[in-house]
Amino acid sequence: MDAYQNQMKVLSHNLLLIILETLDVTQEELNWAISTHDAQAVLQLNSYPSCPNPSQAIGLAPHTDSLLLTLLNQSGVSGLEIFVEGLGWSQVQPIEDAFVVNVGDLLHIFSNAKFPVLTHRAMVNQSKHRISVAYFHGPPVESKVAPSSKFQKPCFKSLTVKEYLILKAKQFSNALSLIRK
Ligand SMILES: O=C(O)CCC(=O)C(=O)O
Ligand SMILES: [Fe+2]
Repeated sequence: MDAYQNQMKVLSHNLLLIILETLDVTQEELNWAISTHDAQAVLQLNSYPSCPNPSQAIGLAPHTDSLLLTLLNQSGVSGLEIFVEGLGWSQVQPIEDAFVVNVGDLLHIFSNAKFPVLTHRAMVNQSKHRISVAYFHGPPVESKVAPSSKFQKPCFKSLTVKEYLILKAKQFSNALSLIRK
């Protein structure tokens, strides 16, 4: 597990470097996003037993991920769904040897909403026990999060990561709109 988590950490760093290059952020901001010191690196193992009537059950309720990036391993069994405006819930079929990469709330804030967050949920499978492994990557909890200084008109207020996570725990999907300017 430790080895897996470390590999995910390295992959997140590399992905963030590529993603943030497109925003042309300052070196200081880049260091904040990819900092290893005190960074949050959380591995969550999700287990969804099979269910004879999947439409009557939910594996994981609709949400957006809170940190910067999530690397999700679906382990080959379908169940992940994303909400697409105008279309409704849409299945994300697992692709062998591929991760699902989710933009989290903190990256959405940092990108001044340029990178959208997607509401997603997990459904249970009728015949197969499903397991997924989610790696959440984020900056230190005591650090500040705000839109990058590259944006002339920041559309979110600045707050600490910890303040945002407390707000999210209380307000769930309303948290982002509550810090809108
Ligand atoms: O199990 C899945 O496919 C989704 C897991 C997820 O969204 C999460 O752990 O935040
Ligand atoms: Fe999630």
